[in-house]
Amino acid sequence: MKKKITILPGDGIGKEVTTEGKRVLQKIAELFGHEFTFDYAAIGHDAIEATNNPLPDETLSKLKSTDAILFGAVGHPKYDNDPTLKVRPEQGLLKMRKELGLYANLRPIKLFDELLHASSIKPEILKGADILFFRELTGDVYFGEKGRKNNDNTAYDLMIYHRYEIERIAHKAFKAAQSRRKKVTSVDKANVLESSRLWREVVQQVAKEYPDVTVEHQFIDSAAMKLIQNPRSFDVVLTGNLFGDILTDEASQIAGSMGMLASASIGDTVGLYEPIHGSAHDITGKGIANPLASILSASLLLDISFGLKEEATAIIQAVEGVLRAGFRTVDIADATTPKDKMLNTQMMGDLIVKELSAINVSIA
Ligand SMILES: NC(=O)c1ccc[n+]([C@@H]2O[C@H](COP(=O)([O-])OP(=O)(O)OC[C@H]3O[C@@H](n4cnc5c(N)ncnc54)[C@H](O)[C@@H]3O)[C@@H](O)[C@H]2O)c1
Ligand SMILES: CC(C)[C@H](C(=O)O)[C@@H](O)C(=O)O
Ligand SMILES: [Mg+2]
Repeated sequence: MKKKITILPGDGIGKEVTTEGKRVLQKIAELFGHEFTFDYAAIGHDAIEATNNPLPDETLSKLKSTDAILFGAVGHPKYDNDPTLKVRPEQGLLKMRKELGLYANLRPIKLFDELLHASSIKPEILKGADILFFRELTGDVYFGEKGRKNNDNTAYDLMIYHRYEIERIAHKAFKAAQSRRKKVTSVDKANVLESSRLWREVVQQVAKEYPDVTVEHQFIDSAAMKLIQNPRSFDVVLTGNLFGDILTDEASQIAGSMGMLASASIGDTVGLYEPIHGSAHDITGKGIANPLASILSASLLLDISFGLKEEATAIIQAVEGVLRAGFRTVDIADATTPKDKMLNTQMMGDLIVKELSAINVSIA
């Protein structure tokens, strides 16, 4: 298969982890006989420095003509520490999602058995947890009208949802549930928010078209509690942009670390694949970031955008193999991890690539 993949490393550890994600894609191409070509584009802080625009036109036009996108992360302490700056790296990410119509963000919470002890949650609570989040990605308070008034003494962000926005992501979530454990938990704040009442009303209507799927509705506050209390009670979780952002960072603790969670953003056009984590200023440049979220995002890319199931599975098996052999980056290590199995970012990439070759030989 011949495909073009655009890499957007972005800022901080985004650059470090996408290097490994790309190497894994190159290895897959070599092992399975595909021709993947790669190009790069700027986004975030670096793009602001070069063009004063976090999503330059050149980047956007590249993205509109590529077959899939592997994105790292954006964000820089300069902006986090100065809320008065008007041009900000995260605007590039949000504009990209909107311009490309990427309204559905799939965030699988996959707990590798080998990492049962890496989490701060008790293993007996975690074992068997397997959740697929559908986070709405181009609506909500993120994209509602925002501004300041009263001489800068008041600020507002409008939380807004349109019926069609809820319908289209609800259909995606229910369809996914049909091939899983047939349960959708819709999360909202319908006891307080009008936009959540529309959300619940529309989800109830869509649910009627999927009689084989059980639907339940939870309020965001209680869902945040139940996610940790009993993660196995969730199958597909359907929620809005803001609630989904928060709940999935929380859910990363089910998988052991932020460095383990991949995501796929899909919609009308090209698919974008990215870790759920950010640019992680606290560890940038140290070479210790866990690249598995980017590598697992590459697996989602092959599966969802290119339909390459065997190749996507090979990556997951390689991750399992490396974890089973006891290798860890610092974020997923525990007291029992021996020193010689502690890996930096590049070493983890190396081992996954090596493991892939072994798996491919055994498939052949
Ligand atoms: N998609 C994105 O581009 C995205 C997502 C979240 C945050 N951000 C941006 O990133 C910056 C930092 O935000 P934050 O610190 O709140 O969130 P973060 O996700 O960058 O980091 C949260 C914590 O998780 C750790 N962590 C994250 N990824 C890791 C990995 N791969 N391996 C090991 N540890 C990892 C970090 O060291 C940190 O302690 C901000 O500027 C924020 O706006 C961007
Ligand atoms: C950086 C930020 C705009 C982004 C979001 O809130 O969507 C991030 O937290 C994420 O989860 O991808
Ligand atoms: Mg987030």
